[in-house]
Amino acid sequence: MAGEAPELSAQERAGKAFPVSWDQFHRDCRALSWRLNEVGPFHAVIAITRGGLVPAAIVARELGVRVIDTVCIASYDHNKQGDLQVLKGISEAAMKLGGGTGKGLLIVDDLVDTGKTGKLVREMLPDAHFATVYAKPMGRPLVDTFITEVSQDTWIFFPWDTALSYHPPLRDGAA
Ligand SMILES: O=P(O)(O)OC[C@H]1O[C@H](OP(=O)(O)OP(=O)(O)O)[C@H](O)[C@@H]1O
Ligand SMILES: O=c1[nH]c(=O)c2nc[nH]c2[nH]1
Ligand SMILES: [Mg+2]
Repeated sequence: MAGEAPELSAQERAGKAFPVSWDQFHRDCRALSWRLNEVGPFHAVIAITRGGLVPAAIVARELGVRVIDTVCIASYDHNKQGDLQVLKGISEAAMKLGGGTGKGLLIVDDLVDTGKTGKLVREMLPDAHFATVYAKPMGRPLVDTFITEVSQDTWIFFPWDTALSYHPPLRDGAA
């Protein structure tokens, strides 16, 4: 409707930007693996797709875990959060490895924000260990192990969602 302010995306509402390079992401995943190595061993890694696939591959490699399953959840359409949709649940084989409750399983995601995604997966696997690379305060209580906390008003830009581009200089007219 005319005069109505357009709805802000979660990214616009966040305000601050935290861009992460591939190098930085790899370093943070290695740091996460060091911490998880003290907690394991794990029978399998469960990646929350799609963002959890990249850290799951790195962590599984570091920890020598070769059984990897996915739980496929859609919530943010680009950067607006809608209702959570479970597109694919955890496989029967992985459920069996975790004794039905997730004991000895490692859930991996790139981040927790509001915690809605993490909460849903925790309900599926209450005894699993939940690890993320980054955590915002609202989702943090759900996570067992993470590396870096960023404020709730920060939007994390992952390397697979971004590309190098021109950035204008700070001072007007200096270009
Ligand atoms: O704590 P929450 O507020 O639930 O947000 C965190 C989730 O949001 C992002 O996934 P997204 O739904 O954007 O899907 P994607 O992983 O396929 O990019 C991110 O990868 C987490 O899974
Ligand atoms: O790329 C992303 N960055 C974020 O900060 C975020 N929060 C929820 N979903 C997200 N996706
Ligand atoms: Mg995700």
